[in-house]
Amino acid sequence: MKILSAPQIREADAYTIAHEPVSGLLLMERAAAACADWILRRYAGSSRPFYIFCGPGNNGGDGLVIARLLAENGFAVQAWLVAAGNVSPDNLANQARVPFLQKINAPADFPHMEEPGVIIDALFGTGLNRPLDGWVAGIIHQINDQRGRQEIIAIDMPSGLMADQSSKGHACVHARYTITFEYWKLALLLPENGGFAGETVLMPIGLHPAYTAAVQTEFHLTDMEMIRTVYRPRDPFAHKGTYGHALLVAGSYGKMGAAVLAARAVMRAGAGLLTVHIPRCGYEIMQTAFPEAMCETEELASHSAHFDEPFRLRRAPDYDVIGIGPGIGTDPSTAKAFERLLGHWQGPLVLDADALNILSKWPSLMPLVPKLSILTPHPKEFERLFGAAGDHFERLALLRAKAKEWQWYILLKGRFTAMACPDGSVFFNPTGNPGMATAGSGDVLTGILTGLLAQGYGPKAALILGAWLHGKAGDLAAAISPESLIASDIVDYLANAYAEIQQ
Ligand SMILES: NC(=O)C1=CN([C@@H]2O[C@H](COP(=O)(O)OP(=O)(O)OC[C@H]3O[C@@H](n4cnc5c(N)ncnc54)[C@H](O)[C@@H]3O)[C@@H](O)[C@H]2O)[C@@H](O)CC1
Ligand SMILES: Nc1ncnc2c1ncn2[C@@H]1O[C@H](COP(=O)(O)OP(=O)(O)O)[C@@H](O)[C@H]1O
Ligand SMILES: [K+]
Repeated sequence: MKILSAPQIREADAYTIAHEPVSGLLLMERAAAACADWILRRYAGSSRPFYIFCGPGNNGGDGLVIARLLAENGFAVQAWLVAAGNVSPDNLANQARVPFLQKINAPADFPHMEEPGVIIDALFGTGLNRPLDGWVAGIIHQINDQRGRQEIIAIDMPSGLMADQSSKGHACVHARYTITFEYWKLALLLPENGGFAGETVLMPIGLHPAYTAAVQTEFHLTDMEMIRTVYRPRDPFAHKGTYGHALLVAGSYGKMGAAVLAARAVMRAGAGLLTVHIPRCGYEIMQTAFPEAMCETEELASHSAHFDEPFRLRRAPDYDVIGIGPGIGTDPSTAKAFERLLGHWQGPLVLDADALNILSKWPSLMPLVPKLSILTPHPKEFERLFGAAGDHFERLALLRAKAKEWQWYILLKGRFTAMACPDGSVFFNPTGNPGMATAGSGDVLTGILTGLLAQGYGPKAALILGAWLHGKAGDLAAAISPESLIASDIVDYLANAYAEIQQ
């Protein structure tokens, strides 16, 4: 699913108006009716009053239509026009159809909302061109002061939030829900804005599909259509060699759990064969906890420092992929082995956790990491590797720049994990939940990605599918309670996540 910028969304509106054809007024009616339907379903049977704040532009126009439709459906509705700018023609036309409309010209006009109800924020949408200031910013703060008593629903965007630029420090509505039209906006996917948008509901409003098909964008959100395109069903005549042989370098004394979690995920993701390189202390642990994996054991008891040796001595099996990092530590001897391994291996590679920490400790190793490798940093690891950014838009720009510079695939973990490709395109993953903020869930992701690469998925397909499966398995595992989710549950639910694709 493409993510469009505010100017592209305006073009999509204009294209639809010209080519459907449909009048702007009717398109507004259609968008607002879709919102009103959602609201009517959510508050069916409730007697909560609605307090609707409308701005001067087309976002305000949507609010006016919603006010009329909710009133027609028997709800108690009050609506205010916040007279803060040039009134758009479609807004003006709809003002005439809301006889109970009142005006706010100054903060002192802000109403007292007697009963707990629902605030509809239709002040500003994608047309916002600069931060809100003056008395209008004051109105935003007054709306936010109502958060305890009133449920706030933002139309298209929380007012004050810019679609394509950072809004750090700006006055923005804090919504419980954001009903956004047709396309995701970049701002809604970045963590620093999560608190403003609340839960985002994507609402199709019938913009012209020809525009969406043709428009070029660097940003995408994974959807089911994409997953079904990427996913490759298993060949009925397959044998275990068909799905590749992965080498996983993971674990050290006290951190063998990371190795076990990642190893299980490699195989649950569907790899044919797995060899795990572990220190001696992990041998019984791995063989007992996960007999499906073959073990290659170090002479060292505590950590691994010779995983390059089979390659150097030309004794290594024909691996299809190497996954390295979970729990290996950053001992200089491990870093040296990593450096030597990079001298022998130019194939598919997944780098996570301590492999990334080794790179940030010894950045001279970076040029040795093969092009098209996958790196999976969490935000702290990302900062250690590439430096800090002023805000999350800057961080996204840095992510894209580094993926292009090094020709790597870089997956930056988060609520909407962002995966940057060497061509600068970015795919956001929608699945997952806060229950997955638990020790070891990243190790499971490393395993899944390694398992997919082993089977012959290319790096981009492995990322899109792997992040989706990881989050979906987490969602299914957290269905009862996100608090109790532990990383091995994600592995246990991978089969159910695959089953969702096959439905
Ligand atoms: N035909 C269309 O174009 C459709 C547009 N839709 C709605 O229209 C919205 C976009 O409408 P607009 O382009 O009119 O923009 P908005 O309604 O988002 O905002 C524009 C208005 O805000 C004022 N404004 C902008 N920045 C300001 C600032 N910093 N301080 C004070 N005032 C400021 C402008 O002068 C203008 O009056 C979308 O978010 C969506 O809600 C929907 O009705 C669907 C159809
Ligand atoms: N709030 C959240 N919503 C969605 N996914 C999340 C959330 N919190 C964490 N995750 C996912 O869980 C994983 C955590 O990985 P990481 O921080 O490396 O964990 P660990 O180091 O403990 O293995 C990432 O894939 C991340 O995207
Ligand atoms: K709004």
